[in-house]
Amino acid sequence: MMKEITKNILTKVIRKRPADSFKGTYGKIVLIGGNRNFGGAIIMASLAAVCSGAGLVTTITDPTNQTSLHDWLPEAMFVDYNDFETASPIIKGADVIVIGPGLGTDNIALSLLTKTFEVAHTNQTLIIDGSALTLLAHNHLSLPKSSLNILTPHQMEWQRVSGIEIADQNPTANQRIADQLKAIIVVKSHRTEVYANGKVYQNTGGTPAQATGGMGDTLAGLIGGFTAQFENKTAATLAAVYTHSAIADKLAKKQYVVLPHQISEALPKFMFKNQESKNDN
Ligand SMILES: NC(=O)C1=CN([C@@H]2O[C@H](COP(=O)(O)OP(=O)(O)OC[C@H]3O[C@@H](n4cnc5c(N)ncnc54)[C@H](OP(=O)(O)O)[C@@H]3O)[C@@H](O)[C@H]2O)[C@@H](O)CC1
Ligand SMILES: Nc1ncnc2c1ncn2[C@@H]1O[C@H](COP(=O)(O)OP(=O)(O)O)[C@@H](O)[C@H]1O
Ligand SMILES: [Mg+2]
Repeated sequence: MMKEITKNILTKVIRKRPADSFKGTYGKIVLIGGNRNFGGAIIMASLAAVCSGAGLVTTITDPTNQTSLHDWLPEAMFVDYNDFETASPIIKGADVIVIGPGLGTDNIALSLLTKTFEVAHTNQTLIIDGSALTLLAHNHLSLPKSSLNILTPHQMEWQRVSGIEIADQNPTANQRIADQLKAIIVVKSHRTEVYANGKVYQNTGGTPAQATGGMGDTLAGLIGGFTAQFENKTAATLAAVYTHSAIADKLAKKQYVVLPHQISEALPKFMFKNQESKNDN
């Protein structure tokens, strides 16, 4: 049975911030990706992570992206993705790792992915998106065993990872592979589906105004921000998927296209309106 992802999920997940808290309360997140050509992808993912309230964000990327990253997002820290010695302790110390947006599929990318899989540990959430999914499939890598893994494929990436042709992708077939992978799988489409703990959830929002490069990179950063802050990781993933499309639907009432960074910019107000105490009291 497919369950619908609706607005109800928001107030269950987006909690009121306790007064006695600091940036560490809201999670340390690292985002790994952005080669020379795809810097925008990791910047968009990082923007979503910061705007969704992650406490401390570090972006590990090609050094050619450093200036534009800080131009968009002075809140993010930067580490050169060629310098694994510096990156390694930061990756190990993170609550959430997002890997793949704009990572590319060259040797640096593969080496970063395998090293990240090696250091990933218990109590970490690992979000695998974009090029990291393509690398995972093409190199027959195994997912790390101890971290909670969340995969965010579009339909072609899911074909690569699962072996199920796009035309044959359906809840029964997808569920079987999701069970084997022991991961939360977000299969993105115009009606995104989430496979988690033996259940299937279908999103009820989303608009073709979202069909723009970077929209999935933004979702990966948003899932990162939500899982960094909120306890129940399945619920946080569902709430992130819903939030991403609900903001787009709202903007699309007055815009022909919705740009990924506009979703991130709308997050603080959207989360304010849809937080716990707003409807629970
Ligand atoms: N500004 C930046 O830096 C940006 C950087 N980006 C980064 O680029 C990297 C590569 O990611 P990618 O998704 O662009 O390429 P890939 O994995 O080859 O998939 C495309 C192939 O699959 C096919 N396809 C079929 N169904 C599909 C579906 N439902 N959804 C999507 N595709 C579908 C599709 O068919 P076609 O469109 O040709 O008909 C095509 O043949 C990755 O790291 C990403 O983060 C982008 O985010 C853009 C902005
Ligand atoms: N027609 C559509 N209706 C609803 N959502 C869409 C539509 N087209 C794309 N999206 C959303 O946009 C995102 C695209 O992700 P992805 O293909 O990974 O983009 P990118 O890698 O360029 O960032 C997904 O979240 C998907 O659900
Ligand atoms: Mg993508």
